[in-house]
Amino acid sequence: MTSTQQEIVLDRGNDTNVRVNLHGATVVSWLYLGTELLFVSEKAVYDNKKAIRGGIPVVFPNFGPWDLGPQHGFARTSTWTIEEQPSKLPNGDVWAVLSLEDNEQTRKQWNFKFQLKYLLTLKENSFHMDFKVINCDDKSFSFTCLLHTYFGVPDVRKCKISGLQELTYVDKVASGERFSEAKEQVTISENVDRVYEKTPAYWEHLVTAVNGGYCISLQKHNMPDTVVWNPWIEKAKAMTDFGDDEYLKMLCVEAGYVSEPFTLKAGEIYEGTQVLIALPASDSSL
Ligand SMILES: O=P(O)(O)OC[C@H]1O[C@H](O)[C@H](O)[C@@H](O)[C@@H]1O
Repeated sequence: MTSTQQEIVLDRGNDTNVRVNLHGATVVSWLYLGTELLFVSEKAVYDNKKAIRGGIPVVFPNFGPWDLGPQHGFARTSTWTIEEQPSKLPNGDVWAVLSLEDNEQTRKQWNFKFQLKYLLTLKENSFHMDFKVINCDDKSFSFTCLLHTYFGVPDVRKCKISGLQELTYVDKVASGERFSEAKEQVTISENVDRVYEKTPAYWEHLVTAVNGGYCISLQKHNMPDTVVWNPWIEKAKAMTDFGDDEYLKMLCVEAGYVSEPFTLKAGEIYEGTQVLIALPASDSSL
């Protein structure tokens, strides 16, 4: 690695690759057979200070506003280390590992010794994220975490999200009121900012009408909450790193551990996974 290396690329060939910016370990592209499946704003800022607006930023150790530091924590604005450069398995899958550990900056905000390990594996039609938190301290700590996935969509009004029915959600647009989801398929036609709580340990959401007509199966383990977010018109205009009309082109469905903090004892490891699978357009009616 040279000191200027800014990203890693997991390349399977066949116009299928994943690019990850070391700033925040932000996955900034998943190109599948030539179709970009993630959204990154045209106004995203790459100054190695601000979080990158789009892709899959890593939220840790705090989801949302934080008394001790910036909103969504420091992981998305820290420079991660390449633990294992991308390498290809005999079956063609490509994997890499990024890591982040406590340093002077992180300890000023959150005074714990920790290590994050982020194993990324690009398979033929799926992308696997395995997120580990290791408590290297001699005391317990608590955190929340989330993989803040922005899907790229041609028109968010046409997308449907399944796997939410009957879950309780905190509606951040309605001052944090709680509701039970009645719909089998959730659609977006206004500002939506909801934390759906406590899905089963292994769970799947289908997100239809993603770029290229693909339906994405989002499968997760040990990330029991799912955030659904679209800023819609007014909030889009208020964001300096987001185009006024880009709210139509993105949909965030975010797997994480956020409705309650996860407490990790000294020496223990938390592991959560998210797998995104690109299903052919013909499955989009699922
Ligand atoms: O603007 P950011 O700090 O990147 O946050 C973007 C969004 O992230 C999550 O989806 C939260 O639920 C939203 O409340 C927040 O607006």
